[in-house]
Amino acid sequence: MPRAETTGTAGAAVAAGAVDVELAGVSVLYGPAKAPVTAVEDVSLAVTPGEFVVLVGPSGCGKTTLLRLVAGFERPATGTVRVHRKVGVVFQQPRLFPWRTVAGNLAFALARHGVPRAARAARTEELLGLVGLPGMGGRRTWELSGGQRQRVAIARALAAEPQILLMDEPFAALDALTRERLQEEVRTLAAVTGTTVVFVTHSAEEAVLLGSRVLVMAAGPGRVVEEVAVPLPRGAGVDVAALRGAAPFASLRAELSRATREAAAGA
Ligand SMILES: Nc1ncnc2c1ncn2[C@@H]1O[C@H](COP(=O)(O)OP(=O)(O)OP(=O)(O)O)[C@@H](O)[C@H]1O
Repeated sequence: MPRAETTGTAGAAVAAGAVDVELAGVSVLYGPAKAPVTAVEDVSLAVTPGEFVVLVGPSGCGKTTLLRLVAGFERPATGTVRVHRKVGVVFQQPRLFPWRTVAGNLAFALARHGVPRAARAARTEELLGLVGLPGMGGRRTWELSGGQRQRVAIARALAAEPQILLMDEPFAALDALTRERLQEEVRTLAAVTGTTVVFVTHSAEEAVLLGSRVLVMAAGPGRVVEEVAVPLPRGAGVDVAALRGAAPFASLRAELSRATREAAAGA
């Protein structure tokens, strides 16, 4: 029987050996029942608390589908999906309310997640500080750059205090410098807050920089074909910019590029 469930233990203490996300033998079909497309087939994976798992692979291999399964937006045709803690989602496009200010967008998210009105202004400022936009609450969203908008989208996702953050190519539409800055900030933010992240990208560089583990997918049908562990240092004190220029980063990136090329060729 296919199952998708959220056990919903928001804020629960993380038990030793605990798992945040479990997919077991999961397949997803799209299209009409008579002629379905198998988007992903027989995928099993587990994500443990605090892990930063990155999904890479060629277009159409099912990266977004896996993320949508974890978010609860899709149901599997076979297999089970279990998500044990609270999820927040950041998409490629920020999708902010243009008629609200930055603070208004965040206050709306805080209200939806039950934060009392009196606490919202302070929490909004705290969130803006976390994403590098202190004092920007009064701005209109159309006054912001693409990078600033994506920062607000990340703050909005954090408003719900998710323990698991799902990010679908969140930096793809940004210029190179803004993208690098946000990569560094999200990497540090995740490590400092202990947030579990599942992140989709096409970029081997981004995958190695951000991930503690990278899952390489192939298409036709979508499946996980290889896993690359990334044993680079993480945390508040790490100079991420320096890490990019270091030899271990270059060799991991080369290993991942080789794995994604092989996955694409063998699909
Ligand atoms: N709503 C849908 N209806 C029909 N087929 C779909 C739908 N969404 C996705 N698919 C198909 O499922 C497969 C996996 O799509 P998915 O978007 O998950 O891949 P992806 O790896 O995220 O691709 P990309 O890197 O291009 O964003 C593809 O073959 C795609 O055409």
